[in-house]
Amino acid sequence: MSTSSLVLILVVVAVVLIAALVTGVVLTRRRRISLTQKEEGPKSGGYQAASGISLAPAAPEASEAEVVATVEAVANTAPVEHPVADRTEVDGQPGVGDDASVPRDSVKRGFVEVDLPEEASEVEEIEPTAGRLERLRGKLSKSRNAFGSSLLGLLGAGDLDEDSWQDVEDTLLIADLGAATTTEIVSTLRSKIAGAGVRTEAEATALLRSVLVDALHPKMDRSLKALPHAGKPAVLLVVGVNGVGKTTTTGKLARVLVADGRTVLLGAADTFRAAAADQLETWGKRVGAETVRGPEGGDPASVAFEAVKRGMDTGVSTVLIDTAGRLHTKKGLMDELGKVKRVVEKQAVVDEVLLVLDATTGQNGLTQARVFAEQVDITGIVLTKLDGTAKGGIVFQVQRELGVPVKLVGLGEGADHLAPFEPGAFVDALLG
Ligand SMILES: Nc1nc2c(ncn2[C@@H]2O[C@H](COP(=O)(O)OP(=O)(O)OP(=O)(O)O)[C@@H](O)[C@H]2O)c(=O)[nH]1
Repeated sequence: MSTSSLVLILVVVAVVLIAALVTGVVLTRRRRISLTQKEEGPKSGGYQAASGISLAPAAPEASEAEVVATVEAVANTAPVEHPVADRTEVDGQPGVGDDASVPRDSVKRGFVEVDLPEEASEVEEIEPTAGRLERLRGKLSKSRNAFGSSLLGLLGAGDLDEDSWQDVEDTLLIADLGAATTTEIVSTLRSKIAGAGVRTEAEATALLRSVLVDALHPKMDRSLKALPHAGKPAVLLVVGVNGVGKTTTTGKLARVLVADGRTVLLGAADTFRAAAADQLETWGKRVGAETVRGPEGGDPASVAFEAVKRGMDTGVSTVLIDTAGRLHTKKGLMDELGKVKRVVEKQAVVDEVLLVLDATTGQNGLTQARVFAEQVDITGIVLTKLDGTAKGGIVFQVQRELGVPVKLVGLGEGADHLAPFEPGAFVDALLG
C-alpha cells in the first residue's frame, strides 16, 4: 500500500471517529434536558401536604422516547453502595420493611419523645357509659353475698316452711329494702311459688329475678334530662347533705356527658368549702370542661347564675351545678337551695334536680331524702357508695318512699365508677 493510500484511510477513520463523538455528545445533552424537565414536576394544581409530599393530579403519559431515555439514564446511574455486613438480609436485595425510596443504608430516624400540648394531655380517655353496671357488677359483691346468695339459698331449698319464710323476710329487711317493700315481695313470692312451684335452682333464680325487677318499677323514666333545648343548655342541680358524694358525682357526670360528645360547664356553688370548688375544677380539667366559681363564703346563687350565663354565652350543652350540703340549720340549707333554683330560673329551665344519697347511711339517708323532697322538686336520685355496703336494698326503699327514680349509682371512687341505673342489670348483679 502506498503512503498516500495510508494517509487517506487514516483521514477517513479520523472523520468517522469525530462524527461519532459529536453524535454522542448531542444525544447525551438531549437526554439530560429531557430528564430535567421531567424532574421539575407539575407546576400548578398540586397540594403540598404537611408531610412534605407533593400531591398532584395524575401525570400525562410519557412518550416512548422519554421512557427509553429514562431507562437508559437509570441504567447509567452509579450503583448505590450497600455494605452487606450492615444489612439483615443476606442476598443484597431489599428486605421486608425496607423503605422503598430511601437508600436503605442511610441513617434512619428512631423514636422521638415529643411533648404534647398541655390541654390535650389533661383530657382523659373516658370509659363508655353503656353497660357500665354489668362491667362493675363485682362492686356489688357485698350486697350479693348478704342478699342475693342468701335468698337463692333459701328459695332453692324447695318447700319452704314458716321459719324459712321468716328468714327470707329478715334477709330483705337486713338488706334495707324496708318493711313495705319486704312485705310486698314476700307475699308475691309466696303466691307464685304456691301456684307454679319451684323445683330447681334455675327456677328459683328466674322467679326471684322477675319479682325483684318488678319491685324496682322498670318502666320509670330514668333518662337524664341533660340535652340542650330551645337554644339553651340543660341545667342540672346536684343536691344532698355534705359528704354524700355530690362533688364527686358532678365530676363523674361531666365525664359521662363528655363521653357522649356533649360540652359541659361546671358551676361550683358549694362556696361553703373552698376545697369543693378546687375539687370540682380538677374534675372539669380532666375532661376539658370550664368551671365557674366564686369567692369562698360567697353567695351560691350568684355563682349558679354566673355559671348558667357563661354556659349560655359559650353555647355548652349542659351546665352542672354542685351545691353546698352544709349549713348551720336545715331551714337555712333549704332556703339557700330554693334561692339557687329561683335565680337560675331567671335565665333557663332547671331540667333536673338530682338528690345524692349515700347508700351506706341506710335509714339516715332516707330521712334526708324526705327533707329534701319536701322542699325541692327532686327529679332523680343518685345513690352513691353502693360498693361499700351490703345494704343495696336501699334502692328499692328510696324509690318507693319518694316516688322518684334512681337514675345513677356510684360504685366506687374511680372516675368512671358512676353507672346509669338499670333494674335488670342491678338485680342480675345481686343474684350473681
Ligand atoms: N366508695 C365510694 N366512694 C365514693 C363514691 N362517691 C363518692 N365517694 C367518696 O365520698 C367522699 C365524699 O365525696 P364528695 O364528693 O367530696 O362529697 P360532697 O357531698 O361533695 O361533700 P361536701 O362538699 O362536703 O358537701 C369522697 O372521698 C369520694 O371519693 C362511691 O360511689 N363509692
